[in-house]
Amino acid sequence: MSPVVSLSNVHKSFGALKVLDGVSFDVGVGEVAAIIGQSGSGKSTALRCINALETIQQGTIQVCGHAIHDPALDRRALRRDVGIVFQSYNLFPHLTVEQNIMLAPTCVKALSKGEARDLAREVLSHVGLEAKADQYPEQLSGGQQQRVAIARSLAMRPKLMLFDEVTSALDPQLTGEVLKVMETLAREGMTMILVTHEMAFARKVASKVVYMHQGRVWETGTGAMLDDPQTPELRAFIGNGL
Ligand SMILES: Nc1ncnc2c1ncn2[C@@H]1O[C@H](COP(=O)(O)OP(=O)(O)OP(=O)(O)O)[C@@H](O)[C@H]1O
Repeated sequence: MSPVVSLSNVHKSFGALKVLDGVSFDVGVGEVAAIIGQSGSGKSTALRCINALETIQQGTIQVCGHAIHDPALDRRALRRDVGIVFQSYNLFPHLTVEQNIMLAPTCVKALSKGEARDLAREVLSHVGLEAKADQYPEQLSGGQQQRVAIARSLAMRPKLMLFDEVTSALDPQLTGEVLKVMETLAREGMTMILVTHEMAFARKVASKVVYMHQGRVWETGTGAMLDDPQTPELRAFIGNGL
């Protein structure tokens, strides 16, 4: 079976700054890939390139059958297949939780209000927040808002979910709630790529760990790779307690 995501020799610079220097890796169906590495190593840029939020200068990226490097890429079709959750929740403050979730299914997928409401209730129960449907984002904790953001992505029935440091702004208890939701999704077979500083989560949940250093894939392996680093760079990174 062809991979859901395939990066081959991807290069990306911002002006004179080379951020991705020949990055290649694949993510298969149902796989959970964790991208780890020092600050500035290019993790978020790699994730943004996968979702066509950045253009690349060289190489190829295939995502759910879409050629991301192709200037003729159908971005609307890509957005339907790929969900992305960021560190900031980006919920509309003037809409209830349920209305936030209903927005994309009604606007993009042309679902009726009733269908979208049923869907919103379903995905909210998936993240344990069905009781919060009629509340406004400001009435929720950061962890709850992030779970709503995840539910909002799930409502589009994505084939792939991307998570960019989604717990970085949360305290440890709220981080735990969000990671639990992500672990459940992983167990249910969702294909996921996450940029994370949560090493324990990467070790436990990821089927593939991609360690980036200076814009390159330095080491890849299973979560067990974190217990037995092969390069001094990864050893130092883990040693720093990150
Ligand atoms: N839009 C941009 N314009 C210019 N430089 C950028 C842009 N986005 C990222 N960079 C630079 O690219 C480098 C890699 O950034 P990136 O966010 O991918 O790193 P990261 O590994 O995700 O780091 P962190 O863990 O701190 O989020 C950094 O030096 C950053 O300043």
